Amino acid sequence: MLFLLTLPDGRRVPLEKPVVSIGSDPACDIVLPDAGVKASHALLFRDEQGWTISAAGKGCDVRVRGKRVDSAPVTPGDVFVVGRATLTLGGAQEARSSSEPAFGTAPSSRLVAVLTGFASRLLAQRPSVELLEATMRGLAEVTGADVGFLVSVEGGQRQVLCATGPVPDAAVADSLVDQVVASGTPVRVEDVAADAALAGAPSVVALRLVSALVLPLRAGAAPLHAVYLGRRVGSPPFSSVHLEEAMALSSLAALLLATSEELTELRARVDNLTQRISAATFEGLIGESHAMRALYRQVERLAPTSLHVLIQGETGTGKEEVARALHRRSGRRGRLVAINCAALPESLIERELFGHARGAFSGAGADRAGLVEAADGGTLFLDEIGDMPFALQSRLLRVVQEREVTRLGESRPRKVDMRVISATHQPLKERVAQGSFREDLLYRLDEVRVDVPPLRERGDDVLLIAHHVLKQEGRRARGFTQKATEALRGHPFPGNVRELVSRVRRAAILASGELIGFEDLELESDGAPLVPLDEARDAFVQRYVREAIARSGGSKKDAARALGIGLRSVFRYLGEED
Ligand SMILES: Nc1ncnc2c1ncn2[C@@H]1O[C@H](COP(=O)(O)OP(=O)(O)OP(=O)(O)O)[C@@H](O)[C@H]1O
Repeated sequence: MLFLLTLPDGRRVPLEKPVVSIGSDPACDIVLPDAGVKASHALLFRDEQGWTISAAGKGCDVRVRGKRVDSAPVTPGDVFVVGRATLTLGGAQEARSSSEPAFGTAPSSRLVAVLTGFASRLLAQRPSVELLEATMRGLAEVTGADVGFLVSVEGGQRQVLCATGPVPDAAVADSLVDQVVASGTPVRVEDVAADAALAGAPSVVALRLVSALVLPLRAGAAPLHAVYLGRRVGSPPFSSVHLEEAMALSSLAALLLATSEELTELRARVDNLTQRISAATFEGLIGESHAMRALYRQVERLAPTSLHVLIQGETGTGKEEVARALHRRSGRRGRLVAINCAALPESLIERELFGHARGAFSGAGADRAGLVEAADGGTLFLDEIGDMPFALQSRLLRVVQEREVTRLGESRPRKVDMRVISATHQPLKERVAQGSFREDLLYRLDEVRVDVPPLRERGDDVLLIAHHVLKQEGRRARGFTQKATEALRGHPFPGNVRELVSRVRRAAILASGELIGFEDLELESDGAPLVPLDEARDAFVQRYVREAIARSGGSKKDAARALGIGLRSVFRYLGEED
């Protein structure tokens, strides 16, 4: 895009530089011989907010829309007056007309090198202090400044954020800084000795300067910062090219600052999540949703009783963790002994559970106690109880009912004091109806039931668990981008917490920056198991609402408007309280 400036004589001059000097002096970019135009009268400059026309000093008459201004924004089509010369800022052009001469200098190789360094720092997402220091060093290097510092200006408070060397306090409270902060316009003082007022400025005196450049720097909504660059006695003065290069670089620096502020925000979010995680952890289970809080209360209530517990829940929801929590809170002095009934063949389950006498089968070289005996005084955890072979179910029933076990090859029963916790993802009632699970055993094991909710019904617990896993991994990545966060919230996670844990672990290993992106998570939908229609409808509505929020840039209000529902309904569908 190219902008044009129409001069009083009708010539249209392309504006190719970020800072254009206007005056009657032949050294200016736009030379106006009109009466009333001073040697160096005005500066027309561009930053990320657009173009601004600014008077170069006292007594330099600049008018925009008839009003005298020190500095004012101008947009294409605006007419403004410098001295008595009327100028018009032209609309953007796609290409420069070949008949119109171009002016401006090609960026120096020094500038390119510093810009490249900036870009790589941006990509590497370095901590903000390091970024700011690199910014100042880059600006000083490009402009050949002997002194450089960045001042933050917030509510009248000034603070040097970073500097290339020591900066006396006087310099920070300087009138030059005041002027730039007040006007948002850059100032170049070519020769301070030529201006009596400036020659006595605290910064000039304290830093022994002969020439100075002071530029505004605004990072998004953040307060204005001022970049101060100075050359000491013995160095040549700053030229207008230095001002242009510094302006170009400071626009990038502003971007850098905005990014580093985003990172600071991210770190604050991570700290907040870390605190939430520790408050939302119960016996190794993480979650602060209603569903999980209800589960914690149930575990607390049931743990000290001797009732046998059947834990039900989809695969990967944390059933084993719940069993361990029940045991730890039971006060039982014995161990928790676990066996996965789906992982072993029938004959092995039998030997493992009940133990055997020497010679009970070929290879049984010695007497051996089984897991039931090992659980004496503690808890026997039967994982995937739905896969317990039918032939062993009656034997298990006797153990649970009589509280005694007989080793294979023996006839003498041994007393055991154990509590049985079983877990399954299968609907055992259906297995009973099919005749593959004993009803009497089910009643014994199911003295009390604990249902572990699927992850998709736990709201933002998904984020707490994801951050916890990330922290545990201890790699570079410390958080998730907004898009990744919304994707985590919206993904159905058919594999529940186990799936979430493995996806985040993999992403943490593969991610190169401080943030895990949407792509790193590879959340394409996989073949979810079929669920009852009502459940599927609820899950869809919740997912759709989350998607709407993501597509509304995270705003629940905008999402509600787009969906044609009230804000309260949005909270209800998300399972959150408003
Ligand atoms: N609420 C939770 N917070 C943090 N980690 C959890 C939570 N729930 C489960 N996990 C982790 O998820 C993984 C799977 O949990 P677990 O083995 O207890 O699930 P499960 O329901 O027993 O699975 P399966 O049905 O396959 O036996 C484990 O690494 C566990 O530590």
